[in-house]
Parts: sequence; structure tokens; C-alpha cells
Amino acid sequence: MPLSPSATRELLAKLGHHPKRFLGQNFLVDGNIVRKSLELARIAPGDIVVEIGPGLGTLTSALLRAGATVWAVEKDRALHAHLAATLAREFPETFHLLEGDAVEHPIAGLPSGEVTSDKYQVASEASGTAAPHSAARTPPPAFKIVANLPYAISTPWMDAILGGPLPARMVLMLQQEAAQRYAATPGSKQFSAISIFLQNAYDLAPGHKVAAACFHPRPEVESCLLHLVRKSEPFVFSPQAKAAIRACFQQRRKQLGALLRNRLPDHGRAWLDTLAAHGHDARSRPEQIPPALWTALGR
Ligand SMILES: C[S@@+](CC[C@H](N)C(=O)[O-])C[C@H]1O[C@@H](n2cnc3c(N)ncnc32)[C@H](O)[C@@H]1O
Repeated sequence: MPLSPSATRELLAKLGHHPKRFLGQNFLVDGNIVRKSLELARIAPGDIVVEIGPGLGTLTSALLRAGATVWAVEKDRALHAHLAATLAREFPETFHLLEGDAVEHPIAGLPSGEVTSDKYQVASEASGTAAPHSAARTPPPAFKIVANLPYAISTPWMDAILGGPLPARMVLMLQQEAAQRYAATPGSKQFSAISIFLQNAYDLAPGHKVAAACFHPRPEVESCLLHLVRKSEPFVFSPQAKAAIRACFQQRRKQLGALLRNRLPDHGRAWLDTLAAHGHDARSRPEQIPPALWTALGR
């Protein structure tokens, strides 16, 4: 599989394929980054790995050769056809390739029954409550995600992933701006709803900056390899709680009391009481509230 810039250019020429900007087609051409991704993800034979946008198959090939079973979703029809004719033939048992959109298929068609359990209780739609998982239940078989993401879809895709089932570990190539938003702390400009959803489910290791020269063609934005490990007690927000939090951040300079008055059945009173116990009040602004305090919204 291609790794060097020249081998990548040759393969693209042979396929008559011009990288599509709107699909974020910046292919990895650096063996160290591929190795680092597998190392951070602690890939071992028998692992179940989801990959988003396998492209020319550079990461995919390394994952398969390391003995992982890979479930991948690729939107580009021509690249999907190329992978179907090459890697899918070479690894008929362990490579599952889907043509489609990763936002619609966030875990690439991996049967959720194989990895889901009732460990993560997403709140009931009717009650709008969210509950953490019970540690007493049998954990589901772990799966991991390793991907050089198309940057345009990283946040809607991440949002879909955080609805569960939750991968045990994720190693993601992201636009640096997105990585900063995911890891942002309260009070910073980047702190947003996705920071809260993500940080309540995952521990984030400091990201590694990745040079534009590691891709062909070179992206115009900065890239970052982010490593996320699922918390021992991850919290999955209900759709209602997510909507309320997103609405708060759309007017992030407004006071919480005013923002929640018409959003929650009790005008947000119960939640504001919890905040008060932690030194915040109705005049606090959404960007000041730490991620863990938002989990009380749905309880
Ligand atoms: C940054 S490239 C990564 C390619 C390859 N994994 C690599 O590292 O060289 C992103 C890939 O995602 C694919 N892609 C873009 N949007 C997608 C979407 N919505 N769903 C699935 N794949 C998508 C692109 O066609 C491309 O192959």
C-alpha cells in the first residue's frame, strides 16, 4: 500500500483519481504517523477497529497486517471500488468495507449488537433523563477507532459516536482547531457543547501536531493526532440534555437563568441549585460551567 508521496502520486495517476477537496482527501504519506497511530491505539491481533474514510488504504493496510478486523466506511465511489478490488480481496475475512457516509454510519456498519450492551444508558426520550452506566453489568466487547478523518465531518461524526456504543479508544487525525475545541477548558473561547459531551465520556491525552508534509496533497490547515481513552464511567447525554446545552452555547455570553427559563420544565431550578452548591448561580454564563456539572442537567 502506498506510503511515500511518489507511490501515492503514482497510484492516484494509475487510478485517474484527482484528490477531492470537498471530501478532505489528504492522504497520509508518512510511515511514522501510521506507526504512531497504531501504537497509540495499542492495536493487537484480534482487535475490532473502525476506520472512517480509508481512502487509498494506507492506514487500513497497516491495521489489517497488524491482525485487526477492520470495519471501514468510504464515501468516494472510486476509492471504495479500488479498496474492494485490492484490500478486500486480500483480507476477505477481516476487512469489512462499506460505501457510504460516516455521519450516517458512524461505526462503519459494525453490527452494534456485537459491541452494544445496556451498559451505557442513554436517557429515555420521554423523561429526558440521562443515567450513567451501572458498573455491575458485563462490559461489551471493546472496539477501537483509528482514522484520518475528513475534517469537514469531524464534529457531526463525533456527535454521532458519542450517542454510543462508545469505542474503548480512539486515535484520530483532526484539524487542530477541532482538537482544541474537543479538549477546551471552561472560560476559553473554544469551550463548547462538544467539549462537554466528549470530556464526560473520554480522557484526552495531549495531541501531537502533525506537519502538512505528512499528507498528499498538503492540507492548508494544521493537523493534530488526538488520543482518547474511554472513562471507566462514561456519561452519555440524552438528546434533550444535548439540545439544551447546545442552545446555551449558541448564546454563550447570556446568563444561564435567562437561557434556561423556557427550556426546562422547572425553569432549570433543580440544576441551578446543583450549580449553586459549586459556587455558580443563575447569572453564570455557559462557558464558565465545568464539563462534569453539566451531567446533572438530565438527572
Ligand atoms: C483525510 S482522507 C484519509 C484517507 C486515508 N485514510 C489516509 O489516511 O490516507 C479522508 C477520507 O475520507 C473520505 N470521506 C470524506 N467524507 C466522508 C464521509 N462523509 N464519509 C465517509 N468517508 C468520507 C474521503 O474520500 C477520504 O478517503
